[in-house]
Amino acid sequence: MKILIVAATRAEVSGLCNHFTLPEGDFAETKQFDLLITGVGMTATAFALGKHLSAAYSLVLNLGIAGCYEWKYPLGSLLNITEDIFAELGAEDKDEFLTIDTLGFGQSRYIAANTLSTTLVTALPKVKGITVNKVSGNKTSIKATEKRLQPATESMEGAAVLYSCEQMGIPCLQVRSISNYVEERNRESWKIGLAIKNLNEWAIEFLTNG
Ligand SMILES: O=C(O)c1cccc(C(=O)CC[C@H]2O[C@@H](n3cnc4c(=O)[nH]cnc43)[C@H](O)[C@@H]2O)c1
Repeated sequence: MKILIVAATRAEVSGLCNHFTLPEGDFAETKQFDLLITGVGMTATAFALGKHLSAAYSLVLNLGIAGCYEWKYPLGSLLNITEDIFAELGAEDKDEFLTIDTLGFGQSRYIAANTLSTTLVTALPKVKGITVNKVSGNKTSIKATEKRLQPATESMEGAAVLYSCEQMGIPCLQVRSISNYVEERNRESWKIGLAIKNLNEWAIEFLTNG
């Protein structure tokens, strides 16, 4: 069965697209894997997966860049995000946050379930991520998020991918490369090029040698 690679933007998987000479467009098929470019954010991701995810896939590989809350990981580091949380899904109750779970309307935390055991995968640090609608860039809200959820990473799609895979019962692996630290907005310090380069080298190796 095939792997479905899911990325928000084509730029994030540009090296992989060049290496395997994939055609332009948001959905590309090869013998070994398909590539789905969803667009940025949870809604675009869930909609794209709703259209394309099927039992034909044995694994969903979510690739992308991410912000990092833990300064021990250098920019460009690759992380295996094994747990991901819809961070803003719930209700504010003055200074408290009530999760969707507490409200009784759903689930905010999802696990990337898979049985992959190759060195390429096991060598990556396993971390907890959160998924947000807006990139964090305010000191006060960052502190509150750290206190409430202790995340290592932040993306705009991860939990939506894990949610879709859980709904379909399809194994999932989320690998992200750190492009920036989550701090007061400082776009000049982001290392998107380095993060994308490292991510694509890893992905090409994974798809070539497992
Ligand atoms: O500016 C560029 O050259 C560029 C090239 C490729 C991708 C981008 C993006 O901005 C991708 C958006 C993507 O990045 C994730 N991301 C990265 N850092 C964070 C963060 O601190 N908080 C939340 N999300 C982050 C996110 O998943 C977006 O989909 C730019």
